[in-house]
Amino acid sequence: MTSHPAALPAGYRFRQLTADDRRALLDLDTWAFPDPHGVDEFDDLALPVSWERTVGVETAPGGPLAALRASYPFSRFPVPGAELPVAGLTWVGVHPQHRRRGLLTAMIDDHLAHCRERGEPVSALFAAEAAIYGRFGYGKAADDLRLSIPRGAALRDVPGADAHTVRLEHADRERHGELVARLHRAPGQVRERADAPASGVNRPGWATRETEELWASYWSDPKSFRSAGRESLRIAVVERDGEPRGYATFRRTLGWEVTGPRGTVHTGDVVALDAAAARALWGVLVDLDLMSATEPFLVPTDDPVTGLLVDPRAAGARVADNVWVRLVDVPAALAGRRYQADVDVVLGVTDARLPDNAGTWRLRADAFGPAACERTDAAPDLELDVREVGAAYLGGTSLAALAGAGLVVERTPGALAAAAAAFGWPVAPACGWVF
Ligand SMILES: CC(=O)SCCNC(=O)CCNC(=O)[C@H](O)C(C)(C)COP(=O)(O)OP(=O)(O)OC[C@H]1O[C@@H](n2cnc3c(N)ncnc32)[C@H](O)[C@@H]1OP(=O)(O)O
Repeated sequence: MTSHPAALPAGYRFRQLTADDRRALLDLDTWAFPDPHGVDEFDDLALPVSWERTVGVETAPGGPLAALRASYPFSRFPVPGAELPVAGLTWVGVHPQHRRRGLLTAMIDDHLAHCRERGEPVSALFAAEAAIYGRFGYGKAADDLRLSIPRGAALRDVPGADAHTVRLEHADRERHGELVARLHRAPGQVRERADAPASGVNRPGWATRETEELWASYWSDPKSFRSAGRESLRIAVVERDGEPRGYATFRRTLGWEVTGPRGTVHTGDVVALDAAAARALWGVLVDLDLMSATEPFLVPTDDPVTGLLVDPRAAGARVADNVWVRLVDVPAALAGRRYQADVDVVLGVTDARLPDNAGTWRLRADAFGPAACERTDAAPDLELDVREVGAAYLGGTSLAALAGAGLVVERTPGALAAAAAAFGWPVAPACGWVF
């Protein structure tokens, strides 16, 4: 491996993993994340990792793993008004025997160095525990909602919804693979302006699966995914004039009580290209027989369903952290997105892990136009850590709100409001699947 600032404790070394390490990877993973299934029971699980981006830590050559990390290549990760190469950090785990000795710290430094080498200016992740990644410069860049929608919940009308039909089928890669890949990504939907919000598509943070490994895993539907009585993977496809306009994957569970059946619909991705298709799809998802509730895995905070529900309070929304973002190359990342208002601001940035991100950066952009970011000797208008720049990066966390918590300091009066307006985005960021 190339040498990086990552300093593993004495006695440990990195090991580039290959497909031959499948068992070692699953063993380490089930130490880090307890699972009722033994390693042998994952035989039918298609591993989503890209092996060339999967690195272990060992104490003896070829021995069991002490730790593990991987990243997914998102070459076209949506950021406000643009797409960038982003490394999706994932499969992070340290064997409990080896925890709190600095293995994660060394793996993060090694990961960030590899991002630099590959020209990925941003890294993103979902955090197993929200307290882990802030110290490494990752900021909470998006939230999502966890809902429990009562069976038969009233939905507001949308003109044209009645012109749609919804097919309910077993989810099958051969039959639905192309449709799901196309709709989830919706080519051409990442626009300079977020002027066509829909369910999922055209949204900062909405990563799409770009590797065969990720798709194979998505469709593999192994027995280990059917925990707690869940059925095999199903799909609802919403169509207009025979053309697919959206889909939702789902699994039902069914319980019987004295009062009657209590089933739950658990949805996975819910994607619709327009409001009428979303209305038709949700209309079916919230009214399936023997069910008492529909529980989307997660939805963006401004998902169409939040506007469609006549009684949104009854869905008992809980907020959870969604994507976390780390700027690996501050000028490339800041110049690589668009801004929703004219901006000319000097940011004084601190970054303890990647010192060449630190210093003063002048960011200039016209509303929804290209941006430029360069080093400057000018005094900063705003001072903040790279973690806060990451939090604000996808447009879902206000710089003004961060200032309210003392995390952004305004040195030039008026600069905070102007920058906060520019960094926002019309559509809330979120990714519809956990990577
Ligand atoms: C993107 C993803 O894949 S998310 C998945 C993350 N994995 C898991 O949650 C699986 C279970 N947990 C683990 O495997 C490990 O405990 C890890 C990966 C979270 C931490 O690994 P470790 O090697 O113990 O971390 P390391 O020793 O480098 O700790 C660095 C610092 O982070 C802190 N830290 C580590 N884990 C946590 C945590 N869960 N919560 C809060 N702080 C933490 C440590 O206390 C330490 O702080 P210090 O520098 O002030 O002493």
